[in-house]
Amino acid sequence: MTLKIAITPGEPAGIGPDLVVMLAQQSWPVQLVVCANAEMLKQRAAMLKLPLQLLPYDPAQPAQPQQAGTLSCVDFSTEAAVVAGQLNEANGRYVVETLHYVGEQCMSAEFDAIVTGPVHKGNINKAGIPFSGHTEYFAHLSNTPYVVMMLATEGLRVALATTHIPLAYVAKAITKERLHKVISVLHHDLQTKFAIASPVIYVCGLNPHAGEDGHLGREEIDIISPALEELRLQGMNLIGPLPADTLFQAKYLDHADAVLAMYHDQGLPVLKHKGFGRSVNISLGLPLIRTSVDHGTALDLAGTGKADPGSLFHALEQAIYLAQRAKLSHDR
Ligand SMILES: NC(=O)c1ccc[n+]([C@@H]2O[C@H](COP(=O)([O-])OP(=O)(O)OC[C@H]3O[C@@H](n4cnc5c(N)ncnc54)[C@H](O)[C@@H]3O)[C@@H](O)[C@H]2O)c1
Ligand SMILES: N[C@H](C(=O)O)[C@H](O)COP(=O)(O)O
Repeated sequence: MTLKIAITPGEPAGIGPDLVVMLAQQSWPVQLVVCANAEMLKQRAAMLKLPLQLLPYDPAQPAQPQQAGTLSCVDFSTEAAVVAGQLNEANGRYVVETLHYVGEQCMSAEFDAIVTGPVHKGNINKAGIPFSGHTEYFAHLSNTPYVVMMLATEGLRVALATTHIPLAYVAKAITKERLHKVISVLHHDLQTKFAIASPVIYVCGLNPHAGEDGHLGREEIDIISPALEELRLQGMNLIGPLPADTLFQAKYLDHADAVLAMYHDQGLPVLKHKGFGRSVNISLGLPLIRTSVDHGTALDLAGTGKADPGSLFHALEQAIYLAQRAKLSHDR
């Protein structure tokens, strides 16, 4: 059976629409349903001098593999005309409407997975909609209390114990309960989504040198180590807490199926240094499959044809793989 994958290009003034047009230049074994403003996509294709035919999406029709140069499309109205490279907060609501639609449709099994392009979080907030990221948005939409953001590139997976919160709040957010939930989701999804029977998870400390025996912070002694100890009793293979700057040495990573970083910028710079443009952001623990690009809106490149579509291709390929796996295990 042919899968249906929903794609949101994200911020219309950014490179998301360009990348989706580039994606459409080859055929795919799945139906690609882009959920965005159709006129804006056509304009962007014209700017890039690339062919694009948008076929109105009809849920009543059986899914068909996508032919090169075409995309199925659910058309959404923007509030204001889109100018490549120029943010307009009037279009913040439009971006969230596309996310709401694909989230609902994926939960009702109309779509098999969602691939998201980059949004501009600031612009959505300026539109009066509190928004910290897709990960939290889909968690909220699906009533998921603990979602896990994981980015993956060849040879490295990095998951985060906390996502988009100010650094000043991170230490308070690292609780035993959070670590239990996050590590359980990560462990479970490495087994079910990535077929790793007994995942080895390396866990970073929070403080420099993982607290240096309590002299540089006590979270490792009071919270992280006890949480890991309890989870090890459940049979999980957890190494740490280790100082992050030690853990990210290659000799440790060679043995890790995933690294758990305590906060966004502890883990993601390393991942992006290793694989920017070839990495995928994967939401774990949601009742839907969602992958995304590893970069932002790159307003400076919108409409120029210079944006690299590599991460979006990886995100789509990863979503197809995960959706096929889910289908197989469901049909079994
Ligand atoms: N998945 C997402 O929705 C996502 C991810 C990260 C950042 N963002 C958002 O993006 C906005 C801008 O963030 P930023 O400026 O820090 O990062 P950015 O990734 O947009 O840009 C940083 C630099 O990388 C370049 N770049 C980014 N993607 C590229 C690509 N595909 N090909 C070639 N060059 C590329 C840009 O031109 C720029 O020079 C922020 O609002 C942020 O929240 C969204
Ligand atoms: N830090 C994330 C990344 O680099 O991919 C980015 O903010 C996206 O987060 P969401 O997928 O939650 O929007």
